Amino acid sequence: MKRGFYIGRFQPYHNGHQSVLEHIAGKVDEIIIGIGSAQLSHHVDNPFTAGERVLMITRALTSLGCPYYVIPIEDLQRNALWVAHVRSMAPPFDICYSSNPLVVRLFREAGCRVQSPAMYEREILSGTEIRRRILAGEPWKKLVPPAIVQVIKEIDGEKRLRQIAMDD
Ligand SMILES: Nc1ncnc2c1ncn2[C@@H]1O[C@H](COP(=O)(O)OP(=O)(O)OP(=O)(O)O)[C@@H](O)[C@H]1O
Ligand SMILES: NC(=O)c1ccc[n+]([C@@H]2O[C@H](COP(=O)(O)O)[C@@H](O)[C@H]2O)c1
Repeated sequence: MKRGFYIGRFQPYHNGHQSVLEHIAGKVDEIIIGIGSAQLSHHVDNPFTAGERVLMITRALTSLGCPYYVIPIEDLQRNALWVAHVRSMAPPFDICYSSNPLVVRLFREAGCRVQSPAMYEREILSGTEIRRRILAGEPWKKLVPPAIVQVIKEIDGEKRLRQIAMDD
């Protein structure tokens, strides 16, 4: 049984994340999806709660073809302890998938195998770009799976993001 760990903030979950997970699903038996910075929400860079992000991911991944777990993980003030913190929250895993240089470094230093998946259309497929488009009133719905559009509608997420940005 080989398990892979993939972490992101998913603010929001988008088609780049989906492509990475479809790729990972072909490489491992089970996937653990860590929702990073789980304690953060209602900020311009982190508008959605951990629970809302769980909803986005589980609704989007109905046909991944591989069992998966979604685990919210809060940040720690101490990077040197973070991998142990992650391991204490997640089922055991053999490989970590991340393109975040700090995540790659911390897992490698802890002796864990790490692979950095290819980037898909990174100029448009990023949480930063999607949040920017929502705030600018530009089209963003094609950049995320349909389930994410539905969740953001249900939680009135566009309005929340605009109001948070105005209050900032
Ligand atoms: N378009 C993409 N293609 C492949 N991997 C991606 C893409 N966008 C993000 N990732 C990777 O997914 C993981 C989680 O990323 P994250 O949730 O921070 O998304 P992001 O789009 O980079 O968000 P933000 O712009 O808000 O920082 C990271 O390893 C990141 O490099
Ligand atoms: N010390 C820590 O708490 C620590 C260290 C490295 C990464 N992380 C988290 O891991 C996640 C990495 O995701 P991204 O690749 O989306 O940035 C983020 O939520 C980040 O805050 C936390």
